[in-house]
Amino acid sequence: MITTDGLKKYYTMGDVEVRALNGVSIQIEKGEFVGLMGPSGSGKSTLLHMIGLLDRPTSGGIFIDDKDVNSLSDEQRTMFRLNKLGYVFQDYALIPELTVLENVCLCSMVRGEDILDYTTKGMNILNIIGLSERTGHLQRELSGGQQQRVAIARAMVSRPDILFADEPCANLDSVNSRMVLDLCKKINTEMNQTIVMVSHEDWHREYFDKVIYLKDGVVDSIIEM
Ligand SMILES: Nc1ncnc2c1ncn2[C@@H]1O[C@H](COP(=O)(O)OP(=O)(O)OP(=O)(O)O)[C@@H](O)[C@H]1O
Repeated sequence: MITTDGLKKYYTMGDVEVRALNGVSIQIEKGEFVGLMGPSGSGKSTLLHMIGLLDRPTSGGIFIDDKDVNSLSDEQRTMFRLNKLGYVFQDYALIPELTVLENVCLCSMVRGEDILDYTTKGMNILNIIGLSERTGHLQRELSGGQQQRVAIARAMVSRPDILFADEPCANLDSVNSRMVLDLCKKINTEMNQTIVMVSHEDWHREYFDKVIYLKDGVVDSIIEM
């Protein structure tokens, strides 16, 4: 589903060149729950941003469903992201003035879709995610774990082909982290959802089908769990 070929991302900071990715070739299959792991600064978030089309590489290929996504224009990449990809970040990025249901449906609301259609879709995903009794709550009335689950619901409502998660448990205690990971595992197995997650917690490995370890911008090892 995702293939990279010799992917490089170099940043220039004044006179210094930072080689965040230095030739990464990986494959991620449909339906896999993949962990990107490795020490701080090894390039995990950079790799997620490249394959999630949030940034462009310096060189190397990225193919999603055999499509050469590097060759897409900025506008085509935006459409590709909107139609096929979902994202969850560590800071939830919910809008505090909106209810849970409104946050989940925000994209559909902005697009001017039919209110009955998107409300039904929003309720369905909140049911799956176990927050159907919280639809009218505001962000401040939810725990950190619940806020992250709303963010997952918002990412999942459009049924993306791939869900990208960058350290979604970074701000959560172990109980809430487990709830979020259990949820990700559930949507991975029950909805055959492909998930790529950056993590630096060793115990998260038990949730992944495959772990890609990075070190100094290259693949150190790939372990099928
Ligand atoms: N926008 C940027 N400009 C310059 N250097 C950057 C930029 N983004 C990342 N880097 C550098 O690239 C390297 C890889 O960073 P990245 O954030 O991908 O690592 P990481 O493995 O996700 O780290 P962490 O676990 O600490 O989040 C680091 O040396 C980082 O300082």
